[in-house]
This record gives sequence, structure tokens and C-alpha cells, in this order.
Amino acid sequence: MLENPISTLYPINEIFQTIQGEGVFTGVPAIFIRLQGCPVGCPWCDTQHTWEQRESDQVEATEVVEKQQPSSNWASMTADEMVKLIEAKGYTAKHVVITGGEPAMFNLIPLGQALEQKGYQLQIETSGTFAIQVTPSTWVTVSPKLDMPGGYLVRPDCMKRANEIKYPVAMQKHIEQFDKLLKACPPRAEAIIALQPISQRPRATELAIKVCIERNWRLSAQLHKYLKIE
Ligand SMILES: C[S@@+](CC[C@H](N)C(=O)[O-])C[C@H]1O[C@@H](n2cnc3c(N)ncnc32)[C@H](O)[C@@H]1O
Ligand SMILES: Nc1nc2[nH]cc(C(=O)O)c2c(=O)[nH]1
Ligand code: SF4
Ligand SMILES: [Mg+2]
Repeated sequence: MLENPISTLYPINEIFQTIQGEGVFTGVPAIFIRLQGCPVGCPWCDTQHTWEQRESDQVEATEVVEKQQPSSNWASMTADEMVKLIEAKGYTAKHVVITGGEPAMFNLIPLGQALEQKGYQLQIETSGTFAIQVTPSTWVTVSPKLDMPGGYLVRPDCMKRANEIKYPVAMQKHIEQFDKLLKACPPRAEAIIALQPISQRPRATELAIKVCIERNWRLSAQLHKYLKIE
């Protein structure tokens, strides 16, 4: 039987409104929808509480919406339930960022369609290790993950779909790995390339600034962490 898109269930870790702190849309008010579950295993991941989707952590939707602290609790929600919830919250942002966890593990087309029908502009943050299922107008940010413990590979089709490639760096070795990826899986000519220093480490930030200037790439400095907002 075909999957009914209206009833597609998504595991939601949190929904909140803030300022986009990363990439091209830095500074734009945005509603974040964070999905639960990621098998990639980046050792420095800042959202490790989203990795496992445990049955014992399932809660009611109201609980994830009222969440004050990061936790591994998640709720099952349909696209329509999320739209209703966002409207009920009275959020003013028109930009919606789907993140995680790894949101590309799920078919995000029903969610994208439901939100676009209400006038929201969509963006997805993904590692590029799962086929990306989004609406054609969704802004795709691929943050490639190379040599991570989960053993997942960055997919050439994800690199081609990316509107923006936002690569996390801490050391010179990462730049060399990224160069290899860009050669093996070329992005579109118009894709924007940014380097994002890992965890605001000064040496990572210095390296990212230096390479961005040399290559005429962008710096994505995780503004929200400097501002100490969500
Ligand atoms: C938490 S991930 C979730 C979405 C998806 N799994 C991904 O990796 O793109 C969101 C963004 O945060 C970045 N990120 C995670 N931990 C970070 C850290 N410690 N320092 C800098 N960026 C980090 C990722 O590279 C990605 O661009
Ligand atoms: N403010 C803010 N901006 C973000 N951009 C990407 C984020 C993410 O976790 O995917 C993020 C986040 O968690 N908070
Ligand atoms: S792919 Fe994204 S969510 Fe998964 S471990 Fe890496 S940074 Fe974290
Ligand atoms: Mg984050």
C-alpha cells in the first residue's frame, strides 16, 4: 500500500523560534524543527541527545514544544499537527529550518508541502549521507561529514542538490579532506561554500578565517553560540 503523506509521522525532539545562527540565512528569524535520530556519530556533535530514538523517551507533543532544556525526549507528529502547533504558538518567523538529528532519514516532502501552503520558506540542515527528500523550493544546506564513526558516506546526489555547503573544520587535515570531496562530488557552480569552525575553538576559527579569505568562501561562525541563545 502507498504511504499516505498526510499521516506521515515524524519524531520531533523540539520546535522553537530563534535567529538562524549558521550559514547564508544567519540573522534571519526562524522556526526550528529538530527531528530525533542520527547514526552518523560525529564525536564533536553539539546535539548528541538527538542520536537515539528510544521508545522509552517518547512523550506527548505538548512536552516537546514546552521543552526548556535539551533532552532525548521526542514526540510523534504529523505535518498538519506541526503546522497547527506553529500557528497556535503565534510565531512570527516565516523561515522554517528542519534539522536534527539527521532529518534526511525521513521523507520531508509532506512536511514541506504543508508548511509551504501556509507561506513558510523551508531550509534543511543535513549531513548529506541520506537521499534528500524535500520540495523543489527547499533551501538545502549540506554539512558534509567525512570519516565519522557511523561509517556513512557523503552522497554525490546530495552534494549536487545543495544550495549551500557548510563544512565543519578544526584542523588543516579537514581542509584536505574537503578538497578531495569537492573534486569527487562537485557541487553546482552557484552553490555557496562556507567553513564552520568546530565548537568556537580559537585555532579552528583562525584556520577557517584564513582559508575563507584564500578561497573566497564564507565563514559560518554559529552566531547563536556567541549570543548564548538557542
Ligand atoms: C547538529 S547538525 C544537525 C543536522 C545534520 N545532522 C547535519 O549534520 O547537518 C546541524 C549543524 O550543526 C553543525 N555542528 C554540529 N556540532 C557542531 C560543533 N560542535 N561545532 C560546529 N558545528 C557543529 C553541523 O555540522 C550542522 O551543520
Ligand atoms: N540559532 C540556531 N541556529 C542554528 N542553525 C543550525 C542549527 C542546528 O542545530 O541545525 C541551529 C541551532 O541550533 N540554533
Ligand atoms: S550528522 Fe549532524 S546530528 Fe549527526 S552526529 Fe553529525 S553533526 Fe550530529
Ligand atoms: Mg545547533
